[in-house]
Amino acid sequence: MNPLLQVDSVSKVFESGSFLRKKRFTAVNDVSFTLSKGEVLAIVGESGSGKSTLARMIVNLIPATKGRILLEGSEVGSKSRSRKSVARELQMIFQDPFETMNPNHRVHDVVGRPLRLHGATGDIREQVLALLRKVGLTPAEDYIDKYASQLSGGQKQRVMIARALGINPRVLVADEPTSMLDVSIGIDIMNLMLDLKQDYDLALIWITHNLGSARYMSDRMLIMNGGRIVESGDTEAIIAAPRHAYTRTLLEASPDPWRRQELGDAARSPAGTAEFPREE
Ligand SMILES: Nc1ncnc2c1ncn2[C@@H]1O[C@H](COP(=O)(O)OP(=O)(O)OP(=O)(O)O)[C@@H](O)[C@H]1O
Repeated sequence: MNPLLQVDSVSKVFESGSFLRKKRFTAVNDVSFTLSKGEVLAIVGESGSGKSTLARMIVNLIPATKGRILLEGSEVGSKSRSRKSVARELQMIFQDPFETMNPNHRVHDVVGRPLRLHGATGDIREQVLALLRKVGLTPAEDYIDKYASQLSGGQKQRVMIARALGINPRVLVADEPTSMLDVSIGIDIMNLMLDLKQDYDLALIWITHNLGSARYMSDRMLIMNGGRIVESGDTEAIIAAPRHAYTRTLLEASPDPWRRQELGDAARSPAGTAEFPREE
């Protein structure tokens, strides 16, 4: 049986400079992995390691220079697949909700537009309200007519998650969606995504520079450095016995053993409402 997603020897080379003095930079170098239905895979690496470039290729925002990305055996980005059909199955949540949401758009437009685009019929407003409830923006009636500029960072990120969920994707690629948020708000978003993954039977790619959040979220991890995967495997096994020197450096850079303590403290603070379903 085909895996849900198969990334097969994918590379991305960026070119810059003039015709005569062309510079080439390999941002992603021969990366391969698979993702199964219902799995959470973390891609972990420092800034510049190529995580976002890989994510953008997976959701077909940019083409790969080499290699193939297959969704249930069918190539993403091939001429026979339209961008729209890829978007229906592979959705991405970005790092900066302030950048990705136009401040002058209302919530019902942000969430409702892709629904219409993908052929939803019936009462779109009701469908948007249901999605807002799903992502914890309640009472949904208080949020649906707000402008993006009237929302906090965490609320914006929830709207972006509602927008992605509306078209029932199979795979959600989350590119550091909590890094711009306060720790406690970030934990709320992490717990929300784990709940939604369950409810919607999603596979999730969780991109982060933080091993603590990777451990909290994922079953399996890929560690990226300089565009390459330097280590991969079961999350707990890697944390217990990292094989690569770079992974050990990342672990040593964690503020405490796996940052969980810090996350836990934030969740217990008055500002935090997060719960830790996996902590017990
Ligand atoms: N359009 C582009 N043209 C040229 N180089 C690029 C382009 N996009 C990314 N790069 C380079 O590719 C490398 C990987 O960038 P990428 O954004 O994928 O890293 P990242 O691991 O996601 O980092 P961060 O966590 O800071 O977002 C970087 O050195 C970056 O400067």
